[in-house]
Amino acid sequence: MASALKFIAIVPAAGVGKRMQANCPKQYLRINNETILSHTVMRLLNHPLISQVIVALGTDDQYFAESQLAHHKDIIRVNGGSERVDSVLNGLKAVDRDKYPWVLVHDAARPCVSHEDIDKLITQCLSNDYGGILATPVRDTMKRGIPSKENAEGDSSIIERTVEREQLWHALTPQMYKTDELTLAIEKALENSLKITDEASAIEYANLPSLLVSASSENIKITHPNDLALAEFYLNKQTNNTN
Ligand SMILES: Nc1ccn([C@@H]2O[C@H](COP(=O)(O)OP(=O)(O)OP(=O)(O)O)[C@@H](O)[C@H]2O)c(=O)n1
Ligand SMILES: C[C@](O)(CO)[C@H](O)COP(=O)(O)O
Repeated sequence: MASALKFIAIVPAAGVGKRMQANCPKQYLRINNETILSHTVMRLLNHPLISQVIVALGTDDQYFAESQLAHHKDIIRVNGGSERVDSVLNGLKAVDRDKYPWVLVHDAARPCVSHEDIDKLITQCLSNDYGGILATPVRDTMKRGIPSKENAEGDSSIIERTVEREQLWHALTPQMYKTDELTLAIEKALENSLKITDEASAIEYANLPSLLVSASSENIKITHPNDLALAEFYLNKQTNNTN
């Protein structure tokens, strides 16, 4: 795809990775001797249309300074916040709006995103002139559960009902929006104490349109311990496919 535009990406990377149960924040776990953060950031910077990456890091992050990323001319470091949305907002405040009218926000914990899917997202957002997200349709029958007293100590529930899965999607990242629109939408959502777990939630709250761009389910978010081996499998598969 040809585009005179260049893009900036914001990578929220200030989480602690509680669900990963590791001895360091999950973005600093290694696959093939590279940190997950490095895989993700370099995957973005190696895309021909992405010229800079803003990483939002924990204020007590003790890993980044020692990494090669710290010396990269196209990586800007900002402080993360208490929630992912706060980290993203701090990143947005560091964007040069004249240079970057659009921004892509991508989880540090998603190193397997493909350039093909990033191309699809950019192409479809530019041609519609509004933002959107990479997403993958759900494949299983979906249930809504209710906690059950009998299973209170366990992690199971009782089925309340089946949820219609037609047009039900897993939201992935990157999520791409006009920089000013996304900034205002997030600020408005936070002013109204809305729980925001992705950029699209704020855009929806602002009654702005969003695309769902169908993407590979390989773009997993490393969240639980068994996700690490799966991410390594996908990264190695992608490397073999490009060699
Ligand atoms: N205050 C926060 C919380 C999360 N993130 C980032 O948002 C992304 C997605 O969040 P998640 O997968 O939930 O990461 P963690 O919050 O680290 O995981 P957990 O909820 O298990 O602690 C991650 O790259 C994480 O580093 C962030 O920048 N700032
Ligand atoms: C942004 C995201 O990855 C889209 O699915 C997801 O909302 C992040 O949620 P988390 O709880 O911060 O992992």
